[in-house]
Amino acid sequence: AMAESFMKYKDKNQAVEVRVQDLLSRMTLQEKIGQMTQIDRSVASFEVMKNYSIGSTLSGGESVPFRGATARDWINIINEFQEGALASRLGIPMFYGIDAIHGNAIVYNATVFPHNIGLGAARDAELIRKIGAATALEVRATGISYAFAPCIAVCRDPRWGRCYESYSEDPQIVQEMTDIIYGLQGENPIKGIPYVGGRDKVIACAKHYVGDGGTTNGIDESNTVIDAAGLFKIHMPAYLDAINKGVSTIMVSFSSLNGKKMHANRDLITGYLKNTLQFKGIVISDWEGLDRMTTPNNANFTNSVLAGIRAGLDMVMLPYNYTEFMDILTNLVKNDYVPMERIDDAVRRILRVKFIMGLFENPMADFSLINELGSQAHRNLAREAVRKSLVLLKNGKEGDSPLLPLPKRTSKILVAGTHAHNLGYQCGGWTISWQGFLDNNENRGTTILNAVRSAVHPSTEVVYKEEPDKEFVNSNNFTYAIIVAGEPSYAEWHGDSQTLTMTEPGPAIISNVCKSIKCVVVVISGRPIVIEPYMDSIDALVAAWLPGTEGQGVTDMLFGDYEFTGKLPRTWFRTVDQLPMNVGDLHYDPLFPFGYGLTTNNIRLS
Ligand SMILES: O=[N+]([O-])c1ccc(O[C@@H]2O[C@@H](CO)[C@H](O)[C@H](S[C@@H]3O[C@H](CO)[C@@H](O)[C@H](O)[C@H]3O)[C@@H]2O)cc1
Repeated sequence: AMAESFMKYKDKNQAVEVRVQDLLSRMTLQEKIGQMTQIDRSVASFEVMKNYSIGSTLSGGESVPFRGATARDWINIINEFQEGALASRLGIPMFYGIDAIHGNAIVYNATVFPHNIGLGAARDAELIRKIGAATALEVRATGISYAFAPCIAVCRDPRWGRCYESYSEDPQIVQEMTDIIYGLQGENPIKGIPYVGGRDKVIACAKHYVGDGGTTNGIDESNTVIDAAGLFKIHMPAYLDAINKGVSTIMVSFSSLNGKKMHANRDLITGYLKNTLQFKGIVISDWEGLDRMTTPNNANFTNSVLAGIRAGLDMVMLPYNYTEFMDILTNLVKNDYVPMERIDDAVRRILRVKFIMGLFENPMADFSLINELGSQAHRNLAREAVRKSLVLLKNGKEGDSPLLPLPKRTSKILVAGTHAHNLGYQCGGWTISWQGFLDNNENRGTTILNAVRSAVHPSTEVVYKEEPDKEFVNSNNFTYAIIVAGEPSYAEWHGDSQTLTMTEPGPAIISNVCKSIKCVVVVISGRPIVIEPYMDSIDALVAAWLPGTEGQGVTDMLFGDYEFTGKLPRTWFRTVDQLPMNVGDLHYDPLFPFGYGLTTNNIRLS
């Protein structure tokens, strides 16, 4: 008992800062650097965690233990790593991170919510808090306690492959959507101080600091050229909200700001974030963020480590070369290139979050939350989010009566298009795996076709033909057609596009069908895409973004069970050569402006 009480850091009745200081004072340099190290699960093990006192492990976008791993599988694997951490000399528990950016979507059978662009169209802070809370439960259901979310990028050019991870081109909408942090972490009792409220809440991560959404021509990981006024008006505001709401970690961007790599930007990381804004949580690098400081990657790792740590990085998402990192940083400290107080600042922040979240008291995951994964309650919430995310852009040609809401009871209807029956496409990237998945048996969910089948009256015949030609359309007397088209799934630079065209043969399908019968086109995309050439032949047009597993949210709107409320969170361009073009620009000639949205009787929502 004496030994226990003497070790203040183990006493949960001690103040957090007392526990932090007590534990820090006991740590060797190697243990401190171990805490600053985050490794991918593929290189983690009981032994590695024990021997190196590793601070954190993660799943990168590709890193699932095996296809179809269940919540129990995840828990058993992660608990093994935790046992290793607890077996280290000081027994400092680790936390495990994953990209739960639209639900815990890399995990099989998780509820997949609409991607951020759809939530930006919904503009509903209460809804997004609930989504955060549901996501926290589905993350904890798998034994994970850290979500690399929310991305608070302000995407200023839809040619960026990560534009769907951004709530809006308007910084104010992004600021409002930081309320998801209250759902993920719980509401912080003291404004501006990091907080994680217990075992059904997770550490959140505001990312990617700063200006990730402003790169030239939307090229991923490249350079954002902007003056201080523009930076603080567009890309910085949501970080102040996130810090105020208690976000516990901030991830630094791969991109550069006016030619300087953000991972080496001491003025903005230490000077502004830590000293001016008094951020008290963890600044974490992005994946191989140090390696990617140089061209080619890892060209001068020692220098990258020196630049990153001196800039103010507290934890490094290596994720593989941890011994190289630890050796280099140890030598940099021993040779006075990196002062010990920089190391202590980093470790203090890491320990602070671990004590605040109760990790020392509850390091092991249990099976109590496994039924939260993909629960019906969460799927209902996701379906509501889909409904609120849809934006009605056209309903009836000039002089025609509105086409929507569609009648559920009629003789025969056509469902067509590349995206009508493809769960992978409707979930988008960061689902099951990094780039998303392609067909319908990789996860549990409802495609739009299946949603139509369950929405219509039993007497209505639903005919599905992915790519109907004119003869097919004219040889059936369909009352109307639902065409679902858009983009393939993508993530990061794989989604960078200079053309933003609809996946073939979407345009041909629209032409074959809409020139013969009444058609509503539902666009599944991570951003606005080229649509103007088809506008004249389309009767009704709905932007559905990347709705996720609950496709019934789309049919709820098409058949009029609910009224449209969604509004464009970003400008819908006419042609790509107008880009970048954002609300407020001097030259602003969009097909549909920022904020545009109709109700079914063609009343404008804003
Ligand atoms: O095939 N290759 O050789 C290869 C190489 C590099 C890759 O790069 C890697 O691919 C992804 C999947 O492994 C990783 O997740 C990251 S992305 C980064 O990861 C964080 C954690 O997942 C997220 O929170 C951030 O928001 C995101 O910017 C990296 O870009 C992928 C494949």
